[in-house]
Amino acid sequence: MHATADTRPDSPSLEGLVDLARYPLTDLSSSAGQALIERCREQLADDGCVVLPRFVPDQALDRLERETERLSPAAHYNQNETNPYNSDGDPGLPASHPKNRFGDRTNGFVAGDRIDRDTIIRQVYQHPDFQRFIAAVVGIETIHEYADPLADLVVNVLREGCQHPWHYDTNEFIVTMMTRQSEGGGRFEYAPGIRSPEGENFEAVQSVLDGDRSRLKTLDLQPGDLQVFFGRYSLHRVTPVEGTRERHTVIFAYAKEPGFVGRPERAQRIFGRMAPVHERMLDEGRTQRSDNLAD
Ligand SMILES: O=C(O)CCC(=O)C(=O)O
Ligand SMILES: [Fe+2]
Repeated sequence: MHATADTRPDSPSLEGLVDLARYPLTDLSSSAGQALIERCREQLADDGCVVLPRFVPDQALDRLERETERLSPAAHYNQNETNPYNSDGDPGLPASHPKNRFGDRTNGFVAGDRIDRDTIIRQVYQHPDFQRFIAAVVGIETIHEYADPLADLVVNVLREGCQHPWHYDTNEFIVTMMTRQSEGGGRFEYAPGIRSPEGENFEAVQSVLDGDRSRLKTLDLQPGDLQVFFGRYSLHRVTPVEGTRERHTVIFAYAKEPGFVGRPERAQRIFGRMAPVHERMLDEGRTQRSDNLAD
């Protein structure tokens, strides 16, 4: 789908869903809008991450939290072991090598096809003003919604004891919104730009996995906070949730090019099923990524 305003005549207003006084998304050419973009771009260049606190205003926070609470029973739980690359281990490498380091991935994912159009999260995801803002912040002229009906918009659900171990994301950048915070744990930790298209930097990754915290940053996210993150290059995790209150985050996935669909085996692993588009890809043998990074 295309991200320009003109192709979506029925775009509902962001009024009330986004704190437009603090984050002037509908008026990005104003000096306040330009200053916001500049500030975000600087932070992203600096460490691959920017957080916009209370992006969703106070009066919409209850509704936001109830949305993912209502959706969370539809989560598919992954009780599998994963290495940072969502790949198999490599018996030709030492046991200490990052490719052979597996952690328990115990979070649940609510797939996009379960998230209805009138939710705050889908309205924000699809909104042209929001997409223009994100595009400006990540430095891409136009961003595109995924053409993947499962991975486009996802609720990440972490129950007590659940964690999301060290990994990279499929796409270059990811936009997330916390809608519910756990009582304890559930901290987002990341190693900014630890790998790049030029190299995996396995040695540094290994030292993070071994407990070296020197290059790590930690976020204290709150409901309504928006995060833009270069998750394809920054190793990251969510620490185990403590307490009975679930931690929910929403993942808004965009691509540089239209028509992006995640790999079929990844859909199967993460959502426990494929969409028809994944089955077609398998039939046609279209499963290669466009770069050479391990996924
Ligand atoms: O829940 C979060 O804060 C981020 C989760 C994450 O890294 C992912 O789903 O890829
Ligand atoms: Fe991630």
